Amino acid sequence: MKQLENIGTKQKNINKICVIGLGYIGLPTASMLANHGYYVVGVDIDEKRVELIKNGELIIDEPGLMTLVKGAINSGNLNVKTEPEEADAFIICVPTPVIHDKNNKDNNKNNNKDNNNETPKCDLTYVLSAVNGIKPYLKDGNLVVIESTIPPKTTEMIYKLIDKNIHMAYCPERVLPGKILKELVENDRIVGGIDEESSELAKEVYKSFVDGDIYLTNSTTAEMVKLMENTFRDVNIALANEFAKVCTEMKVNVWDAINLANKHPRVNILNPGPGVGGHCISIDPWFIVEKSKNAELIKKARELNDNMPKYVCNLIVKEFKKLNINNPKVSIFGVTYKGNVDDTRESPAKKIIECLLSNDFNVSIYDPHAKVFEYPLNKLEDCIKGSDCIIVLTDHDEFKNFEKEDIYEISKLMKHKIVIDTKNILNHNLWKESKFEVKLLGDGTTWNVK
Ligand SMILES: NC(=O)C1=CN([C@@H]2O[C@H](COP(=O)(O)OP(=O)(O)OC[C@H]3O[C@@H](n4cnc5c(N)ncnc54)[C@H](O)[C@@H]3O)[C@@H](O)[C@H]2O)C=CC1
Ligand SMILES: CC(=O)N[C@@H]1[C@@H](OP(=O)(O)OP(=O)(O)OC[C@H]2O[C@@H](n3ccc(=O)[nH]c3=O)[C@H](O)[C@@H]2O)O[C@H](C(=O)O)[C@@H](O)[C@@H]1O
Repeated sequence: MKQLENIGTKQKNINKICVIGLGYIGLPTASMLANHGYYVVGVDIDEKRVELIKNGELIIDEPGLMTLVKGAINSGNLNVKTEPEEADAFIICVPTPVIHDKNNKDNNKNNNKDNNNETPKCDLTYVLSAVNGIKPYLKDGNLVVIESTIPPKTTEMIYKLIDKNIHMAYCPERVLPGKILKELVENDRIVGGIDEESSELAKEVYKSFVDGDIYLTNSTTAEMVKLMENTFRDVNIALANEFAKVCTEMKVNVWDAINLANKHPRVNILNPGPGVGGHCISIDPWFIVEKSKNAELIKKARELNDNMPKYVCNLIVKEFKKLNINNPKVSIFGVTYKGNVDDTRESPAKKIIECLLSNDFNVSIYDPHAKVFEYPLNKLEDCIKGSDCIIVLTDHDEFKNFEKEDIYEISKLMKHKIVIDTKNILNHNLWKESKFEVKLLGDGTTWNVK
């Protein structure tokens, strides 16, 4: 790995960039490039999305994004449409979800005895269709960059597939939803070229707006780096979740225990919770598992985190049996995959709701950020009216900031005053003052069940 010298004196090779996919990653990236002097064509197959962006309407709840997009469009440097066109560079930012492919030959080939052939794998359909979409417009010397998260060796595979005299690089995106604009500029970047010239060309593009360092490597290393970062976080959270289960058995408060363990100078355990969601951490580690027969810990951690919603649901079901409340009505607070975002993809809340419904619970939902969800979203009052219990599944600021008066008003509408906090974000003393029984995930002392 080497960090190249500043190549600012070099002649600018790229003036026009086509960004394919205008979602959480593509739209900020296209706008950022447009605001830094490139002429950018933003492309999305979703006509409605393209129209909304053109009209300056908010499609993603991300701080500062709309100002950036409007600035880019008003400058004349960003044009959005549904079809690609000729450009000097193309940046692919389309989704890479997982599919559960029973006939995955790679899995069967790599089969270790636990790696059954239903192990999720990366669905490259969107990436391949984006590549096919730009192929007719590619000219000799063009640069193609993939930002979508992909399994190792995919960039090489696509380079061969394109089979043209082009430059190509994999440049993983590392921004944190909720802080996308800040991290887009400040984070260090990894640029993995198919060859050195490709890396340098891609670096030229990112250097226009990135304040962090830009490290050059090859494409397969860059693919591994991206997956290793998210896997590191997934495994750490799995450990925290396992500690939560153990501490529940031991009648210990895991949050206190983790807090104290983290006082060690070389320990940094993350937080347990109802599960790991989102389009990234909950799926990217599978892209390693699908390609390697040695990814045992990674697979185990993924499974552990994927089973947390079921663990939480079972805990709640058992608790209600013990409390002798039949067909309880529960109010779910928060269904996005994490706090203060609107994204519900792979949200643990969905699995918990499904499980509660299958156990004859009545479920109502309140989420001040979510706009789209598989189940109906209610206003706060409608959600809690006649409810036996509030279950907090997402760490939105709105829940953290409930004041004494808010909690008192909530308590008046409830049938039973029970609140289950799976994120440890509520001010428990305030809730207790309003006569709520507070149960905390990972705190064995607050549960009636064994
Ligand atoms: N959301 C995040 O925080 C991060 C995402 N990533 C990766 O970036 C990639 C994109 O993720 P998001 O932006 O979250 O997805 P997204 O779903 O928000 O946006 C993707 C967009 O691509 C469009 N699209 C799909 N196929 C297309 C095609 N053939 N041509 C043109 N447009 C097409 C979709 O209509 C959609 O608007 C994924 O691989 C993800 O893993 C990486 C780091 C962070
Ligand atoms: C290594 C890393 O920090 N990766 C980031 C991650 O963003 P993402 O929003 O998915 O990560 P997150 O905030 O850890 O949330 C993921 C999930 O994990 C849960 N979570 C998170 C932290 C924690 O201590 N406990 C926990 O249970 C969250 O509630 C959520 O359901 O994945 C992004 C991505 O790759 O898309 C990446 O760009 C981001 O930088």
